[in-house]
Amino acid sequence: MTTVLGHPSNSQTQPDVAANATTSPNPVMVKLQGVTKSYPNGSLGVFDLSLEVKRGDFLLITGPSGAGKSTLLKLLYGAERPSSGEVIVDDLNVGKLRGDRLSLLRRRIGVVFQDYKLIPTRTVSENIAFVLWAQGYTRKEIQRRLPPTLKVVGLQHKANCFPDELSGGEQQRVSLARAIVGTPPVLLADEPTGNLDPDNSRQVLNILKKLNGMGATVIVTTHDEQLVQMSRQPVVQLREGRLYRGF
Ligand SMILES: Nc1ncnc2c1ncn2[C@@H]1O[C@H](COP(=O)(O)OP(=O)(O)OP(=O)(O)O)[C@@H](O)[C@H]1O
Repeated sequence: MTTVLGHPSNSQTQPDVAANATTSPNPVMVKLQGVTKSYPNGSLGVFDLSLEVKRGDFLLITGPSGAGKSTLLKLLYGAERPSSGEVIVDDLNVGKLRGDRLSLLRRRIGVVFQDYKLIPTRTVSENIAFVLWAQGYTRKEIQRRLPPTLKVVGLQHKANCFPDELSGGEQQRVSLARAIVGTPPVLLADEPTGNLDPDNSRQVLNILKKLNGMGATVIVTTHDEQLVQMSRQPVVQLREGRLYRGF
């Protein structure tokens, strides 16, 4: 099955965040063609999955536990390789990339995890800056990028706090900031509201939508029915590794 999603009008452009969003004339940002992933222990992650996501789209992927949502995202950022089929992101065949070429692709993909994965001994600013530092950005460029990124996630006033001084929602917003500070054209979020109450979930959703409005292609997995209802974005469902359009 191939699911081709429509292209919402994202005419607003804002500086900095998602500034890399339009570098290729190809309107398709993510394409999976007949992708199966089976793990060495025989578990099936996804099966014969085909999907296209256009540049600037916002897609929700829902489905029960074990349906293959995380596997799908891992295939997109190259943390897993397909057993068969092709995974194309931003015109690159992810399953075939190795070493530096895979690292370069990963710079073009921001990833947000349910459990935040922040460095506990670093401040908010340092957690965000670390990504840029690891990618070889100059100190000046890091300092240029931090304030607008903190602003997008509403955490200017928490820049010098440590993760354990923040609420769960704030920690998730730091992890969002870290994912977007390098202005990736693709943003993947794996259950970003899984540990959050409805208010914080709404805030995270609004930030994701804002980034999408700035041009980023956003793919979010979620169990959260309320989030799906609130988002008013296209939804596909995974069940037992297979993809279904909507519910
Ligand atoms: N590293 C792995 N080794 C073996 N099997 C795995 C591995 N990762 C995932 N699986 C299996 O692949 C299937 C899909 O798992 P996946 O984590 O993608 O589902 P999910 O929809 O993200 O679930 P959840 O919502 O609980 O996080 C499951 O049967 C799972 O047990």
